[in-house]
Amino acid sequence: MKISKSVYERECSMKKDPGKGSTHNHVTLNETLVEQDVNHLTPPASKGSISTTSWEKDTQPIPRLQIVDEHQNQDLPAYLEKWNLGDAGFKYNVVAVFGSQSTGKSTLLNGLFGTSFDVMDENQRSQTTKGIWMSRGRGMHVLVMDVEGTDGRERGEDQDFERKSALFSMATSEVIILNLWEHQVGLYQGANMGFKEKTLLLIVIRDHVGSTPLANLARTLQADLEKIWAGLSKPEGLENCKIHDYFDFMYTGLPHKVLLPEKFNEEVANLRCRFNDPAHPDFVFKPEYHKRIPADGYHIYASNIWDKVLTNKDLDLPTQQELLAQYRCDEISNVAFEIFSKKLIPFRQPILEKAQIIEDLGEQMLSIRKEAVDSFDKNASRYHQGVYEKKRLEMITKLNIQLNVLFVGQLKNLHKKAILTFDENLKAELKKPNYNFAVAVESCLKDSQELFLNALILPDTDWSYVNELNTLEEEFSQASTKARTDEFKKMTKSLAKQVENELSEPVTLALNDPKPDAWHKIIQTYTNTVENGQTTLDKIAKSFNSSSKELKESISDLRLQAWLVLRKKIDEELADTMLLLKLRSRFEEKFRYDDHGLPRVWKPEDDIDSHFKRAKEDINLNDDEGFEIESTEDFDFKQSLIVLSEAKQIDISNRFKRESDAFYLEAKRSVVSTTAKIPTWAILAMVFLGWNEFMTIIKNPIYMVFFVLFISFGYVIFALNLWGPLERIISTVAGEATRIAKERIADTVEIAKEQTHHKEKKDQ
Ligand SMILES: Nc1nc2c(ncn2[C@@H]2O[C@H](COP(=O)(O)OP(=O)(O)OP(=O)(O)O)[C@@H](O)[C@H]2O)c(=O)[nH]1
Repeated sequence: MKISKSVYERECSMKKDPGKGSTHNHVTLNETLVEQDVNHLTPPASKGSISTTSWEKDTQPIPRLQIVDEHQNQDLPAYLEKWNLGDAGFKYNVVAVFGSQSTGKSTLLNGLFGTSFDVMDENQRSQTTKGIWMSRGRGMHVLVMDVEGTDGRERGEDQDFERKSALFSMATSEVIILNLWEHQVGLYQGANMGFKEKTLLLIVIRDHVGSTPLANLARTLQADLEKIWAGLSKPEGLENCKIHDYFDFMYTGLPHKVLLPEKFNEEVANLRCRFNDPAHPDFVFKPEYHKRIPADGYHIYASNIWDKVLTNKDLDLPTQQELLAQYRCDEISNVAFEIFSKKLIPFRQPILEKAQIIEDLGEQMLSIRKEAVDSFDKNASRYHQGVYEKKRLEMITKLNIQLNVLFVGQLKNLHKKAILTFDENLKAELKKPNYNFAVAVESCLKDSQELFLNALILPDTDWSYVNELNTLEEEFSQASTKARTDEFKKMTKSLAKQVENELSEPVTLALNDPKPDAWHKIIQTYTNTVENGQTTLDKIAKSFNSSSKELKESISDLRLQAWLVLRKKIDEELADTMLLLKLRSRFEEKFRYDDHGLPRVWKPEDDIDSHFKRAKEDINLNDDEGFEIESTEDFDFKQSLIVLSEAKQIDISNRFKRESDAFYLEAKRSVVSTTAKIPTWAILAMVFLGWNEFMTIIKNPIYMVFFVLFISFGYVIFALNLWGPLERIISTVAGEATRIAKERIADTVEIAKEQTHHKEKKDQ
C-alpha cells in the first residue's frame, strides 16, 4: 500500500484546518459521547509524546515479529533495538488492532503505519494473522500490534486465545483500534472485554458508505458497549464502575477499500495524522494512556502480562509495573555496578596491598559513584517512582559499601603515614639546637593532622573519620609523651652527669685534706650543684610543657640522684684502703713533719707521746650537717648519712692504730739509736788493738785488693739498698747448704748403719 506524500500532507492539513474539510466523515464521537474524557485532555504536544514526521525518509523495510504464538517470542529486546526503540525511554507509544477475523485489520495497520503485516489473499479468505505480531510504525516511535482476529473459524468455539489476546492488548497498549465492518454494528458479541487501565478505544468502522451517519453508528455502538459492560460480572468493590472509568472512545469511518481505493487511501492518510501529529486535535496518544513502561523494560512487562494472562491470574497492572520496575531497576543497577566495580580495580591494589595514599581519592570516588548513579538514574528513573527510589538508595548503599573498603584502607594508610610523619618531623625538630619541645610537638601535630584531613573528602556518606582521628590524636599524644619522657630523661641524665662532674673534684679535695668543716663544705657543694640543676630543670620543664607536679618530681629526683652520686663518690674516697692511706698520710704529715713541713728528727728531749696523741685527734669524721632529703622505699636518708658504720670505724681504727703504733715505735727506736753512741775510749782501744791488722792489710797487695773489693761491694749494696735481697740470697744459700749438709750426714749415718748391720750378720 502506498500513500503519496501529497496525500499525506493534504490530509493532515485538512484536518488541522476543518474549513477545508475532509470529504469523508472523520467524526470523533467521543466529542459527543464522552465529552468529559475529551475535554480534560491536555494537548498532547505539551506532554512529550514523540512526534516523528519523517514518514517519507523512513523508507527502509521495517522488520516484524510474532511476539505471541501461544508462547512468547524471546526476540523482542533484539527487535526493539532493530526498531531503534531500545533507548526510547517513554518516548514511544503502543497501538494494537482488535476485531473479527479478516476484517482488514492488517490492511489498515499497513496503511496507517507502513508496516508489512500479512494480508489475506482474496482468493482463499482464510485467517492470515495468527497470534500477535508486532512492528514499528514508519517514521514514528510507535509499536504496532496486529492481533489475531476474534470469532475466528479456525479456533472454533475456543475463544480462550481471544480473551487472552484482548487482555494482553489492553494491558500493554495505549490505543486499541477496534475494527468493525459497518454491517457488524449492532451485532457485536465482544463478551470478553474486561479491561482495567484507561485505554483509548478507536473504533474504526470499515466500508462506511455514509448512508448512516457515523454519529448514529457510534451511538448504537456505544449503547451496545455499555450494555455489554453492564452485563459483565465485575470484581468485588468495582460493581458500580462505569465503562468510561476505563475507556475513552473515538469513532471514525473508512470508505470501502475495494470500491473506493483512492478515497480509502486518502482517509487512511488522514487518520494517520491522529497517530503521528501531536498537534492534531484528535491525537490519540494522550499522555494519560501511556502505560509508563520505559521502552527498555517493555519486553519484560509484556512478557509478565502474557504470563499472568496465560495463568488466568488477576491482571493487577500497578503490581506488574512495580514488579517490572524492581526487575529492571535491578538489571540497570547491576550493569551500572559492574562498570563501577571495574573502575575501582585500579585503586584496590595500591590502597589495600601497597598501603599507598591516593591524594584525590575522595574526588575520584565521588566522580565514579556519580557516574554509576547517573547511569542508573538515566534508565531507572522512568520506572515506578517508589521502586526506583528504593532501588536507588539500595544501589547507593551497595556502591558505598565498595567505596568504604577503599575509604577504610585509605584511612589506615593515612593513619600510618601520619604517625610516621609525626615521628620523623619530631626527630628532625629535636635535632635542631635550642629546640622548644612543646613548640616542636605542636607543629608536628598540626602537619600530620593536616595530612590526614586534607586527603579525605567524604561526599554524601555517613562515613566518619572521627574515631580514626581520635585514635590518631591519642597515638600522637602517646608518641609525644614518650618522646617528652625520653628527652626529659636524656636531659636529666646529662644533668646528673653534670652534677657528678661538679661534685667529684670538691669531694676528693675535701676528703684528701680533711678539715673540721670538710663535711659542711661537701654538703655546701652538693646544695649549690642541686640549685644549679634545679634552675636548668626549670628551663627544661618550661620547654617540655611539664606540669608543676612533674617539675617537683624531677627536682626531688635530681636531689636524690645527686645525693646518690655524692654518696658514691664519698664511698669511693673512703674505701678501706683509701681511708687507711689517707689516715696514714695525714698522721705522717702531722707526726713525722714539723709545722714547717720539714721531716722531724726525734731527739731524746722530744715529747713523742703528746705529738702522737695530737696527730690522732685530728682524724675526726663528722657527718652531722643537719641536711635532709626525703626518704623513699628504696632510699633511707638517715641511713645514707652514715659514712662509716661503728664496726667499720672500730676496724679502721684498729688497723690505723697498728700502723700508727709502728710509727711510734720507729720514732722511739730512732731516739734510742741516736742515743746509743760508741764511747771515745772504745774507739781509741779499737785503733790501738787493730793497728797491726790494718797495717798488714795496707802492706799486703792481695789483702789490699780484697779489702778494696769488699769495701766497694759493701758500698754498692748500701747505695742500691740491696741489703734485703742480699740477706735473702745469703739465707737461702745458707739454708740450702745446711739442707745438703744434713742430707749428706744422714746418708753417711745410714751407710754406716748398714755396714754395721752387714758386719753383725757376717759375724753371726
Ligand atoms: N471490503 C473491504 N475489504 C477489505 C478492506 N480492507 C481489506 N479488505 C480485504 O479484506 C481481506 C482481509 O484483509 P486482512 O487485512 O487480511 O484482514 P485481517 O483482519 O487482517 O485478517 P486476519 O488477520 O486473518 O484476521 C483482504 O482480502 C483485503 O483485501 C476494506 O476496507 N473493505
